[in-house]
Amino acid sequence: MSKIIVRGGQRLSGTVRVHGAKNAVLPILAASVLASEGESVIADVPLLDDVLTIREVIASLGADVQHGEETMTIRAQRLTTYEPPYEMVRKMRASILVMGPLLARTGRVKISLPGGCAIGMRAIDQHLKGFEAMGVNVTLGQGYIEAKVDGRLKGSKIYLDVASVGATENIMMAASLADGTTTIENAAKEPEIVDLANYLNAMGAHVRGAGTDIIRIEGVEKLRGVRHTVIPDRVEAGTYMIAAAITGGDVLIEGAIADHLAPVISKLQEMGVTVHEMDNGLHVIADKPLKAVDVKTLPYPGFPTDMQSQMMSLLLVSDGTSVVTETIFENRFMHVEEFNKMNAQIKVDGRSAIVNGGMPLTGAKVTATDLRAGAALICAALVAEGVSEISGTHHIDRGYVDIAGKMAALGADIQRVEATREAVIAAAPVAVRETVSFKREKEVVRTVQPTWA
Ligand SMILES: CC(=O)N[C@H]1[C@@H](OP(=O)(O)OP(=O)(O)OC[C@H]2O[C@@H](n3ccc(=O)[nH]c3=O)[C@H](O)[C@@H]2O)O[C@H](CO)[C@@H](O)[C@@H]1O
Ligand SMILES: C=C(OP(=O)(O)O)C(=O)O
Repeated sequence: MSKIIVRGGQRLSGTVRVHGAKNAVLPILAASVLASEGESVIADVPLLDDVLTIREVIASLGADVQHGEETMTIRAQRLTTYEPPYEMVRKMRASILVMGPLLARTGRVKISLPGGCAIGMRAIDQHLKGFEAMGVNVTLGQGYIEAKVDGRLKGSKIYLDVASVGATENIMMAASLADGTTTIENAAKEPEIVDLANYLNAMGAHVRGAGTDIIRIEGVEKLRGVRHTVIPDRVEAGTYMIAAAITGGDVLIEGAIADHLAPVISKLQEMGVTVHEMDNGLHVIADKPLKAVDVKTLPYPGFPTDMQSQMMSLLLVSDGTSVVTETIFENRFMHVEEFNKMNAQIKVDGRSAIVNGGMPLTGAKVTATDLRAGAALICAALVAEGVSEISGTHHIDRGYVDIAGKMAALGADIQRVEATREAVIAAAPVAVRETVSFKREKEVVRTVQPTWA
């Protein structure tokens, strides 16, 4: 188990490059198995744990997958199974995104239920409802979903009761090879859905309306592999915007797309942060005291739930009281308890959290309870007095490429400590640990075990 150790108080400045979007690359890699001809070369693939998991999942289906530095090449002419292994599927909820492509290619799928996760129940009824409307027989039992269609999937009209991102993607992928036209009403509109539609269309699909709440997909006989570059990660970009703002910093977030981040930019501007749209990204300057604002998460183009905890970290250092309302996931306030360990004053009342801003934050030992909560704790630690230790880094590794390295390059006093290194810190005499400065402490540790450097 590793930890991220931060000593607060450094102002961030400089340039940070945004990687390809986790939430775009996962469905795109799942969609790559729709191609019965040619090869797909996917560029700007971030090296994340979730990406490694989806790579294993599609390879387990029989696809040939070659992973370059930031590219992935997939040939899926022959699929050898319709049953991705349980051990891989259970690692990541997004594994469910192979359902649509498998049904379209093989007419069958057997996959373990992804289950609820820490941030909420995360039902998949809308995915299944969509497949059933396309002629699929779905049975559930012993923790598995078995789905089968006789012949080709049939185009259908599907109204989603909730504008689910995953259900929209799964149905869009399945419908691309269906017989006839599928209409998804109340479709999700996230930029990652548009990116998936662009990839599918380049493969030969006919997807129209992605990015609006009605998507029409005219099924085609077959799809072929193509080259596609993944969009930049708006949540990673937003996280660095918060990190810049919380430290009173001046940071260029290279690759960030303003349109994808409109609600985040608006809220930061309301708070008193300057955000300039540049040709190559977003320039964030925080040189004024921050004002409290209320925030409510909503489906795109509303404020993203994946930025809620990071935004809350910024509200902790603003003047006044803010109300943060989470409407997407029913259990996405677990970071509140961790923030409160850092001297924050937040009370949860149902789906809202009341944040009493302006309390001086103090370093503490805290745990990342999910991916974005981990990033938010790092943001808070950047301004906390003293040292914070953030554990639960496996969550953070699902969605951030080298967050400690990127923050350090901007001037943060942050390092990742692997278990063995930690054990040495813990074993060091308390007097030594208390008297050396944080930077010196790193040197002491490195002297003890130089191979960690
Ligand atoms: C890999 C990926 O892209 N993950 C993103 C995706 O997750 P994901 O696709 O899982 O999120 P959904 O949009 O499906 O879920 C939104 C809400 O709808 C509910 N729901 C969903 C499907 C369903 O069949 N029935 C149902 O009731 C969920 O429980 C949740 O409360 O969108 C979320 C919402 O923007 C983001 O937080 C995730 O980062
Ligand atoms: C909730 C998230 O991802 P996932 O849907 O993969 O769990 C996220 O990216 O914040």
